[in-house]
Amino acid sequence: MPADPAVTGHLHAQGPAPTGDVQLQLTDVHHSVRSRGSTVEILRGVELTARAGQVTALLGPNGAGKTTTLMVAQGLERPTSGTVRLLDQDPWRAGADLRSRVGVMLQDGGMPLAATPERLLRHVCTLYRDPVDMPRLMERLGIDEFARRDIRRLSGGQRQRVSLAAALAGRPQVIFLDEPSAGLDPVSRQLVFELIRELRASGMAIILTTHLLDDAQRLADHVVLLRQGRVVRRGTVSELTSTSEAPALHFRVDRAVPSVALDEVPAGLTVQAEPGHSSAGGGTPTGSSYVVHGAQRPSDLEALAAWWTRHDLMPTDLHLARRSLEDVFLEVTP
Ligand SMILES: Nc1ncnc2c1ncn2[C@@H]1O[C@H](COP(=O)(O)OP(=O)(O)OP(=O)(O)O)[C@@H](O)[C@H]1O
Repeated sequence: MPADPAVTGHLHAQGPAPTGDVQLQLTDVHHSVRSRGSTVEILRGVELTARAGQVTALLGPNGAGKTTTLMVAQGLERPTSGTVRLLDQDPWRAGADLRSRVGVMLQDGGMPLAATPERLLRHVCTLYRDPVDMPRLMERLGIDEFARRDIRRLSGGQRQRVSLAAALAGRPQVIFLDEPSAGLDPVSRQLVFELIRELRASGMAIILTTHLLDDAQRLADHVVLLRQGRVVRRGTVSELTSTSEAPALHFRVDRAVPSVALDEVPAGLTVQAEPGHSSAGGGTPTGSSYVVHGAQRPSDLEALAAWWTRHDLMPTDLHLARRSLEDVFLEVTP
C-alpha cells in the first residue's frame, strides 16, 4: 500500500528525524520497588537503543520486566539508577513539549468507557497543534464502522484500534505500543501491520512489546529479549536466528511416532517432538509434529524416507526451516 500522507506525512513540526538517529537510549537502568517489606529488583542493568525509522521489539516471558522498561522509558517511573534519554531529554523531568512528541498505546488504553471513539479521538486531536487527519486515520483502521458506539460496548480488538489512533493523534516522533496486535482478528492485524510499516518508513521510532513472536519476526528491525530484568539477547531478527547449523527438517504425522521407531532413527540424525506439541502417546487433533536435526546431504533424506517407510509413517507438512525467534525465545526461557 502506498504511503498515506494524511496519516504518515510530516511528523512533528520539526519534521522526521533521519533514519537511524537514536531516539531512545536506556543505559544501565536498574529499578527496584519495595514489596512486603523487602526490596524487589525488577530491572537489572537494562540497555536499550531505539532508532528513527526502525521497529524495536521488546520480548520476554511474563514478568521479565517489559512493561516496567516501557514505563521507565516513558518517564512514568523513575529508575533507581542508570540513565534514560528520550528524544535527548530525561523523560522523568521533561515537560509537555516532550509528551506531545511521544505517542503511547497502552494495553487497556485507559479510555473513558462512556465516550464514543469519534468524540474521544476528536477531543484528543484538540490537544495537539498539528494533529493527524483523524477521519482518514479512523477509516484506515476501520474505526468508522463503530465510531458512534460507546467504548464500553466495543470488543477488545476494536478498543485496541481506537487506542492506536489516539496514540498517533499528535504525529509523534516516537511511539510505544504495548501488545499492538493483542485481540485483533487477521484482517485488523494486517491493517495495523501495514500502518506500522508506513510509520516506520516515515521516520518514526516504534518500540513495541509482544508475546506474539511471529509478529516480532515480521515487523522488528531490532529485537531485545529480556529475562528476569536483564537483556539476554539483542540484535536483528536474522542475527538472532542465524546459526551455522543446517536448517532443521520439520514433519507432521497423523499419530505419535512409536518409541520403537525413535530407537531406530538413522545414524547421524536426531528426531524430537516439536516443543509445544505433544510427544509419543499424545498428539494434537491433526497429528504430532517432529523436528529432525543433522540432515545435511541428500542421502540423509533417503535414509529418513526409508525409516518412514519401515515404520509406516506418512509425513505431512514436510519443510526445512531455519531457527525462528520462537526457538531463540525457548532457549533462553527456563
Ligand atoms: N510495584 C511492584 N511491586 C512489586 N512487584 C512488581 C511491581 N511492579 C512490577 N513488579 C514485578 O516485576 C516483574 C516485572 O513486571 P513487568 O510487568 O514489567 O513484566 P512484563 O515483562 O511486562 O510481564 P507480562 O509479560 O506478564 O506483562 C514482575 O514479576 C512483577 O510482578
